[in-house]
Parts: sequence; structure tokens; C-alpha cells
Amino acid sequence: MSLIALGADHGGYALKEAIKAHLDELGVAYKDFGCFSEESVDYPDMAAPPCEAVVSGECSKALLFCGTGVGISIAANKIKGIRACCCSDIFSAKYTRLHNDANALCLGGRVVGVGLAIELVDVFLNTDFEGGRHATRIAKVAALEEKR
Ligand SMILES: O=C(CO)[C@H](O)[C@H](O)COP(=O)(O)O
Repeated sequence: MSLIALGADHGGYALKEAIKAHLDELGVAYKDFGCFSEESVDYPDMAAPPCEAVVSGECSKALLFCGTGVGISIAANKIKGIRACCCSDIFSAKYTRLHNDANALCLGGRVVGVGLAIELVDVFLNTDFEGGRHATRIAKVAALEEKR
């Protein structure tokens, strides 16, 4: 598995650290774009560097964390080429890969526990895009980006 980009604000910092320990156990390589403490930071600032690493091809996917997972997903989805999904259930984490080819998973450190977060990350990282009719729809999403 290629390099995974990690990013978090202070509300997601502790969960990011827990997921790093899990990725270490699995031997999955990652690049941590911060934050590096629970000092307050702004989630748009923390979303941009890992998402840009995905868009540039340096990293294959991003795992993003804030308090709810929502703010950092909103910010991530402003970056051209990013398809970010905020998930707290396994079905959505699986289908956002199968149908949406999501390249960023956003988790809420104040919403999900470590055990569920690990399962969400595992299904997200290990599920491939189905393509076919879904590729047509992804192309239409990309066309919407071009209109901005
Ligand atoms: O979840 C978030 C964004 O969606 C942030 O982590 C949350 O808003 C931070 O809140 P506070 O500054 O009160 O710690």
C-alpha cells in the first residue's frame, strides 16, 4: 500500500495518534502533516497539506481528523481532485470507496471511539473502486469542479 497522508486539528489529534499506532502495527507507511499537539489550530489549515499530497500523487489517500470529522471534510472537498467522506459507519466507509472512489476519509475524534475508527480505516484502505457506472458519475463530479 502506498503512502497515506494524515492530517488533524486539535479535536482529532488524539484519534490521529491512535490510528498512527494501528498503521505502524500493520506496516502501512504514512506521512503525518500534523497537528502535533492538542493546541488549538484551524481545520482548513490542517486539511490542505495532506489533501495536496494526495492530489500531487505523493500520497494515495488521506485520513483526516477533527472533532466531528465534518469541518475537515468540508475543507478537504474544496480542494480540486479530493473526494472526502466523513464516516462513522462501516457501510458508508466501504461504499464511499466502491461507488465514490473517495480519496480522503474524515473521522471525528469526538464522535467515534478508537475501535470503530480502526475498522473504518481498514475498510476504507482495503476497498477498491468498482468503476463502471460509478466512473461516469465521478467524471460528472469532476466536471462540477471545473465550473468553479
Ligand atoms: O470538529 C471540528 C470541525 O468540524 C473542530 O474540531 C471543532 O469545531 C473544534 O472546536 P473547538 O475549537 O471548540 O475545540
